[in-house]
Parts: sequence; C-alpha cells; structure tokens
Amino acid sequence: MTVDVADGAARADSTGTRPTIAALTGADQVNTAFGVFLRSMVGLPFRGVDATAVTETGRYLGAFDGDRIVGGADSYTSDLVVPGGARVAHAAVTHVGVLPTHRRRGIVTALIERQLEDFAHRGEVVATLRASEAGIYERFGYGIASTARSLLVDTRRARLRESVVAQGSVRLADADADTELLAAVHRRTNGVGAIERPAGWWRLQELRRAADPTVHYVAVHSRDGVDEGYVIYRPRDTEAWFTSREKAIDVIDFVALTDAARFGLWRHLLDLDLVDVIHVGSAALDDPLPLALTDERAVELGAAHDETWLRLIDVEAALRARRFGDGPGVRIGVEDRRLPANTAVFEITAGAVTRSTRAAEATVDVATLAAAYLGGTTWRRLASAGRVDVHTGDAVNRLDRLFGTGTQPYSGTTF
Ligand SMILES: CC(=O)SCCNC(=O)CCNC(=O)[C@H](O)C(C)(C)COP(=O)(O)OP(=O)(O)OC[C@H]1O[C@@H](n2cnc3c(N)ncnc32)[C@H](O)[C@@H]1OP(=O)(O)O
Repeated sequence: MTVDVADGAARADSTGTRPTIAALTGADQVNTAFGVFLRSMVGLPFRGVDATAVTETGRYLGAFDGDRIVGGADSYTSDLVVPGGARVAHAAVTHVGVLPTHRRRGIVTALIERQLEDFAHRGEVVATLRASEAGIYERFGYGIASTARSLLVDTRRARLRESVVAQGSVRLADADADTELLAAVHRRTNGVGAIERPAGWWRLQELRRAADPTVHYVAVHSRDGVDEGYVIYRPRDTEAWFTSREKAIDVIDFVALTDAARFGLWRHLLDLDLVDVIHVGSAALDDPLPLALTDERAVELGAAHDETWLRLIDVEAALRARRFGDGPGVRIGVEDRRLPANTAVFEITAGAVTRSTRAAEATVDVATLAAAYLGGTTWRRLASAGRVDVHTGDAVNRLDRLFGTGTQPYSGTTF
C-alpha cells in the first residue's frame, strides 16, 4: 500500500485505501482523533475529555480517509534516564488507535513510520510507549526494555525489620491541590528507566481522579525540610467497607527518591488503621520491600509484565549517552530498516562509542538492542533466544559486562 504523507491540512484520495498522514491542527481535529483512540481501545473510562488539555500542540498525527480521521498516533516531549544517570531527549508515544472499520490496511504502519521520522528530525534520541498488545510494536523497532510486576501486601503479617530505621516524617497532602509539589518530587526521580512526566500526563491524572467517585489520599515524605517521595492511594470496594474483613487499598503512584522515603511511606501505609491488604499495581522487579520485612511472605509477587517498550531513534547518540561497565570492548552491528542511518557497526568500550569500519562481532536488529539498552535483559538471554547473531565466541560475555547495570530499569509511569 502506498501512503501519502502531507503536513498541515488533510489530504486524501477518495478510494479510502490510501490514508494521508498529517500533523493535526486545531481543537476539532485533536478531539476527533482522541475520540478515534477511545473508540479503538474499547475499554477506557474517559468521557467528554477536552483532548487539547491532555495533548501537546503539533505532536498528534492523524490518518485521513478522505477528510475523515480514522487513526491517530500521539506523543509527548519528555526525557528518559539512562544507565549512568544522563537524561536523553525522549518522545513518549501514546493515543495510538485505528477505527475498527479501518484496521489492517497499513494505517498504523504509516503513522508510526511518519512518527519515527518526525522524532529523528526533532533530535529525539529515544521513544518509549506502553503497549496494549505485545504483538504490535517490535516490527517498528521497539523492544521491551523494562519489566514490572504487581505486589500484594498483607498488612497483618507485614512488619518492617528493626534495621529499617525511621528517618524524616510523613505529612498528608491533596492530589489535586498539590499537583505541583508532586510533579516537583517526580522531576528529581533518577532511576534508570524513569521518564519526565509531561504536563498533559498530570492533567490526565486529574481527569481520572475527577471521574472516579473514590477519594484519593496522598502522603508525602520529607527529611530535613526536603520532600523525597510521595504515595497516592485509594480504598477498594467502599460499599462494603464497614463489614469487609479484607479492607484493601490500591497504591496508584509511589515515588521514592531515597530509601528513607521508600520505607517512611511504607511505614505510613502499613500503619493505616482498618487496611488489611495493599495492592501495588506496578513495582520494579527488584523492589526491596520484601527484603525489608520480617516475613517476606507478607508480600505476594505478581506476574511480571512488560513495561517500557523502547525505540532507539538515534542509536549512536543513545549509546554515547549511557555509561558502560568495565571490561574489554566489543563491536556490535545494528540493523534498522526503518531508520537506516542507524544501520552501522559500533565499537563500544567502557569509555567511548565510535562507528567502526571493521567487522561486527555480534549483530542485532534495533529492537533487540533496545531490549538490552537499559540493562534489563542480558545479552546471554537474548542470544539463547536466537536474537543475537554472534560472530565471535566471547562477544556475548563482553556485551554483558559492558551493558550490565546491577539494577532493574523501571519507569513507574503509565501513559
Ligand atoms: C502506545 C499505545 O497507544 S498502545 C494502544 C494501541 N491501540 C490499540 O490497541 C487499539 C486497538 N487496535 C487498533 O487500533 C489497531 O488494531 C492497531 C493500532 C493495533 C493496529 O492498526 P492497523 O492499522 O490495523 O495496523 P496495520 O494494518 O498497519 O498492521 C501492521 C502490521 O501489524 C500487525 N498487527 C496490527 N495489530 C496487531 C495486533 N494487535 N497484534 C498483532 N499484530 C498486529 C498487522 O497484522 C500487520 O502485519 P503485517 O505487516 O505482517 O501485515
């Protein structure tokens, strides 16, 4: 299928088989595209949302069938923390959807290809997204770079060890009135995989809370007058709250810049009167909570699920931005058919990344490199799965020494 690509106003042929891709302009187009997204997703709760308040001007792409918007792909300007702590320019991809009447005609392919070109022109180094289904995005060069899982904490068994000393204090706050405070805390998150949360993201959370009849509570941890973390939680099944023997809360957002904040907030949650069970929807794979309890079985670990789908837009810049471990260097070949400027051999050492004219010692596609980039997936596992073309015997060992970080990447932001 051929796809026409145009800037500005919609332009499409009348057959309906060749979508025109264009940056959306004006509130009507943005709201129509957002409606298409909601229709495509089937199960999202929003109604009557003004999409211009939760999107960024100029970043929403639409696919047109004639003058009708039948698909869209949106993104936010953001940054991403990479191993070593640097922040790279990042596009947070969201609101991808095609009307059920127009699926499997190549519309999303045209949208994502255009989006990748746009990101490259903007100088964005990486893009990430959360995938509604795991089968969609690898073909576009996205790989799973971080994994998360849920936690279920039984407060009747959960006691913090004596070695977890209380430091600092916790105060109560208000999710709506104190959004700026919460955003300021989150902006200082520096864990590998963390992303900057755009203004539209915060606005969407406000709308979600407004649409939810259940109150959301906030606690903020601070030490020496500096806020170091916060938690937002809400009760479950409030109809039966008085009589239930399993009173439960959902942790909606948990941000801790320090261990003192992490366990100060957990102390607050575990000390809540009435609450028997705490559900944490998303936590890092290496979240230390179970290790800090006298009874590790007080925490039930949920199944792991993919979190960050990462696309390296500028492979060389991305490799240069992150820190590598010690050890001998390696030459890695990268193949990227959608952004061919990335197809090259890169020589990686602990101190430098350069393009090389010599033969690669291992070759991967750009999605596989993305899976390893934040240190969340070892090269050994990728090679075992047949995803690395190894040309030199010990290349995989060297790659693991260079890319290993000792921690699991984690974002903690759903968008
Ligand atoms: C970041 C986010 O916003 S995640 C949300 C994504 N949106 C949704 O899940 C909403 C519901 N689904 C949809 O709107 C659409 O089906 C989309 C966006 C997933 C796909 O759009 P389409 O225009 O149908 O995709 P398109 O025709 O370009 O298909 C491209 C390829 O992907 C494949 N594909 C498309 N959707 C899926 C899927 N859900 N699972 C597996 N493969 C898929 C197609 O078969 C096709 O493969 P081919 O190139 O080998 O023929």
